[in-house]
Amino acid sequence: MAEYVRGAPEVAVIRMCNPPLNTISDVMLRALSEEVNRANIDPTVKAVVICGANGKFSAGADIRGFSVGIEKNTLSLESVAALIEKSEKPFVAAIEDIAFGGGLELALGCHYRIANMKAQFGLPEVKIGLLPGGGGTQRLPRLIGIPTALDMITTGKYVPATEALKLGLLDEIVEENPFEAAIKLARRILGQPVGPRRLSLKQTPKLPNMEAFLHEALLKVKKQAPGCLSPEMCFRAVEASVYLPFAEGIRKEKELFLLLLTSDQAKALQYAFFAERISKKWMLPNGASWKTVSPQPIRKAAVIGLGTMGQGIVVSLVKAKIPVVALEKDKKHLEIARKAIKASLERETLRMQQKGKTLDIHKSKLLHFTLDFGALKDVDLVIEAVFEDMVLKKETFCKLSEICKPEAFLGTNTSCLDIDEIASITNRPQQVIGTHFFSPAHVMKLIEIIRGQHTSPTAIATIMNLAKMMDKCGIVVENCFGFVGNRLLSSYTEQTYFLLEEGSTPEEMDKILEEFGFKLGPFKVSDLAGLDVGWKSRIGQGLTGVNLPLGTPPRQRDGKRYSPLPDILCENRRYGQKTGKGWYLYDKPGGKIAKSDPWLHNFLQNYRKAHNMTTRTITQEEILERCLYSLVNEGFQILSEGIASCPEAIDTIYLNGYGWPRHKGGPMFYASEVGLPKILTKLQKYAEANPDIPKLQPSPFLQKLVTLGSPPLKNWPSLVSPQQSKL
Ligand SMILES: CCCCCCC[C@H](O)CC(=O)SCCNC(=O)CCNC(=O)[C@H](O)C(C)(C)COP(=O)([O-])OP(=O)([O-])OC[C@H]1O[C@@H](n2cnc3c(N)ncnc32)[C@H](O)[C@@H]1OP(=O)([O-])[O-]
Repeated sequence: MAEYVRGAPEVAVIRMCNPPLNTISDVMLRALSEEVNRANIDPTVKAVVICGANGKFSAGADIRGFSVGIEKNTLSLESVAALIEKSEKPFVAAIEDIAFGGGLELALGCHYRIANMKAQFGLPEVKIGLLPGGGGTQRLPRLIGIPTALDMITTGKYVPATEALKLGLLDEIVEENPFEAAIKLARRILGQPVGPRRLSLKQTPKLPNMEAFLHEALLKVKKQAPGCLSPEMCFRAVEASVYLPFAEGIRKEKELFLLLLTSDQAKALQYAFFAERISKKWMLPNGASWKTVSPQPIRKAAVIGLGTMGQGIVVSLVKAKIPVVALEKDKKHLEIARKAIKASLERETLRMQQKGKTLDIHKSKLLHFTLDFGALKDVDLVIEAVFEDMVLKKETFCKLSEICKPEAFLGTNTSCLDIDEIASITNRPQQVIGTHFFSPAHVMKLIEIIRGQHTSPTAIATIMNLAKMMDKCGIVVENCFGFVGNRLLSSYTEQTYFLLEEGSTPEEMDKILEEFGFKLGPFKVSDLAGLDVGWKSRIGQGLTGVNLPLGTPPRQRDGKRYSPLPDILCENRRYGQKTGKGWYLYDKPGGKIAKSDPWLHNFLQNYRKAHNMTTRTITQEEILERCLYSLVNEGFQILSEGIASCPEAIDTIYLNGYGWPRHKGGPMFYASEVGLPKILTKLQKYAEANPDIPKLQPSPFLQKLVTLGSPPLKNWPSLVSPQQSKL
C-alpha cells in the first residue's frame, strides 16, 4: 500500500500504491503511519517526499469504506496528517495529476507542496454528502483564506495547478512529473525550521467584515442545493476555523463529519457516485462490451437541424475540439443559428477561461456552416436534430445514406421515435444509433444512447467515447417509445394532469415537488420547455387534433383515462414562457417569472363542471405518491422489459437529465429506501380507485420483487427473466 524508498541519500520517499487512484483505506492509513514513523526515527533521513504511484497522487478516502462505518479504534486520516505535520523533518508532497479529498488533506499536513502543471485540487466530499474529515476544513482556510476555502469546500469544485499556485496552496509547479523537483526542493530546504510551515499553528486570515461575509455566504450555501445537508455542514466546519482554536476546530469537524456519515443523504449521494460509474459499463447479450469493443475515431462530425437542440449539440462538439459541419435547411435559419452558436461559444470560452482552461474558437476554425448536404460526404458522424417527425427523419436519413461515406455513423436526436424504423430507410442500419441529448444540450450531462436491433457494438463504443470526450454521461438503453427517461416522465406528468382535473393546482403541485427536491415543479418545467412540444407529439400519435377519430370521448383514449388539459391550453396558444402564458402567466413572451393566472383557475373550474367532476381536496401525501410511485412503477416495468440494464442506469438518467434531487439517489434508489412493499400497497390502492389508469397498476416485476422479500437493488437485474433481458 505504501512503498518506502530512498530518493536521495538523505531523502526518504513514501509512495502511496493503491491502483488506480491511490484511494486511502484503513490499510493504506496504517501503512502510511508506519512509514512516516520509520522516516522520523531514521537519523540518516533528513527530509521526506510523499507521492503516489500510477501517475496520480490520490483521489482521497476510499468511499466504499464509508458504507461499513468507521470503527472507533481505526486510525483517522487527520491523525496521520497531524503526524506528518508534527514531524521535525520537512515533508514535501509531490502531487501528480490529482489531490482530492483525503489526498489533499494529507498534502495539507505536509510542509511543502509541489505539483505538475495539469494537476487538479479539490475537496469534493460535499458532493458525496460529507465534509472533509481529515483536517481539511481547518487547514485549508488557514492556508488560502476563508472566501476561497469556503467556496472550494461547500461546492466541491476543483482548481487547476496554476490557480492553486496563485492561491498559495502550492509552493511550486513543474511541467511534468513533480517527483524529481520534489527531491530537489527537499534537499534545498534541509535544515530550515518546519514550525512556520505547520498550518495548525497559523490563524485563519481575518477579514475586515468577517461576520457579514459569513452571513452572506451561508445564505448562498443554503440556496445552492435546497434540502441538501452537506453544504451547510461544510460551512459550519469552515466557520469553526475562524472562531475556534485548531484542536477544537478539528473536534467540531469530526462531530459534523460523523453526523453526515450516517445520514440517508450521504448514502444516496454515494450511491449516485457509483451508479454513474456502474451504468457506463455496457454489455450486450452476445458478450460485446465496453471492455472488448474499440471506438472509431470521430475526426469530423456534422449536425443537421440547428434549432435549440442542434445548436447545443454543435457547441458540445466544438468544446470537445471536434470539427463540425452545421447544416440548416434555409439561409434565414442558418443565420439565426450562426449568431446563437457564436454567442454561446463566447460565453463558454469565458467560462472555461475562469476554470483555467482554453477554448480558442476564433483560431480553431472548428465550425463550418452550410446549406449544402454535399459538405457531409467526409464526416465520420452525423447527428440529426431535425423536427420530431418520422417522415422528415426518414427523408433526412435517406439523403444521408446516399451522401455520407459508408463507414460514417448516423445518430438521431429523437426523443421518442423508433430507431429501427429510421434505420430501415438507410443502407447501413448497423451504423444507425439514437443519440438523445437533453436541453440545453451544451449544459445537460446526459445522452441516452439507443441501440436499435441492428446497431453494431462499434457504433455504441464510438458514441460512448464521444460522450466521454464531450464530458457527458452516456447511458446505453434499448429502443422503445420514449426510451427510458421520457417513458418515466410520461407516467409522472400524466398523474399531474389527472390530479389537476381532480382538484389540485399547478402552484400546489409545483410547491410539493419542489419541496421534495426537484429544482422546478412539473408545471414550471412544462412552461419552460414549451407545451407545444408534447402537443405536436400527441397530434403525431393521433391522440388529439385532426387525426383523432370523430366521437372519441374527450377524456378517454383506447378505453384508458386521458387528460386533454394540456391540449386545450395549446389550442389557446398558451405554450408557456415563449408565449407569455401557459400553466402560469408571465409579464411578456419570453418572460421568466411565473405568476398565478386567474384565467387558468377559472378555466379549471369550468372544465371540472363541464365534465361533472367534483373538486376534492387532495393531500400532499397522495400528490407525492401518485406522481413518484407511478414513475418508479414505470422504472420496474422498463427493467423487466430489458430496456435499461440495471436500476443504476435508470437513476443515472434521471439524475443527469430530469433534475431528480441527487441527495435522493434516483427514483429506483428512492423506491428501495421507501420500501418495495409500501410502494406496492400504495399503487394497489390507487389503481383500485382509478381502474382506468393502467400506469397505476403495479408492474409484475415489482410484485415479484416483493414476493421475493425485497432483495437489495443490486440484485434486481439478476431477477429479470432471462428472455426479457436485452442489455
Ligand atoms: C472520523 C472521520 C474520518 C474521516 C476521514 C475522511 C477523509 C476525507 O475527507 C473523505 C474523502 O476523502 S471522501 C473522497 C473524496 N474524493 C472524491 O470524492 C473523489 C471521487 N473520485 C472522482 O471524482 C473521480 O474518480 C476522479 C475525478 C478522481 C477520476 O475520474 P475518472 O478518471 O473518470 O475515473 P473513475 O471512473 O471515476 O474512477 C476509477 C475507479 O476508481 C473508483 N474511485 C474513484 N474515486 C474513488 C474513491 N474516492 N473511493 C473509492 N473508489 C473510487 C471508481 O469508482 C472507479 O472504480 P471502477 O470499479 O473502475 O468503476
